[in-house]
Amino acid sequence: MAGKIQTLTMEEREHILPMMRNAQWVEVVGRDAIYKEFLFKDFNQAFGFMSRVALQAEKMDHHPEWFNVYNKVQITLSTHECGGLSQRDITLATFIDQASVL
Ligand SMILES: C[C@H](O)[C@H](O)[C@H]1CNC2=NC(N)=NC(=O)C2=N1
Repeated sequence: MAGKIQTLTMEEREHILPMMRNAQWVEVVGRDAIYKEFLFKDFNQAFGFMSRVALQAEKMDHHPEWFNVYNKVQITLSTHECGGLSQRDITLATFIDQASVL
């Protein structure tokens, strides 16, 4: 179907996943997804980060699966429409990493 999001090819994964690992993203066991944990000074910093990510997620229409306790934010990325990792996840992960150091 035209425009349907596809999961990353093996060739793309060979290129992209090592870079994600370098940025401390890990592949989720048993699921085609990536995961990363973020720690901030306090809840205020964590929530500010989540707010920035939320606005970007809405802009992209691509949303994280996340859990927050006080200054910790745990994020899992995968594309529900194709049941696995897509370029959208990589794009959002890159934004998330940038937003985490603002
Ligand atoms: C209707 C809406 O456009 C879709 O459900 C979007 C919303 N955000 C999404 N986020 C993620 N992670 N995967 C999706 O497939 C997805 N689809």
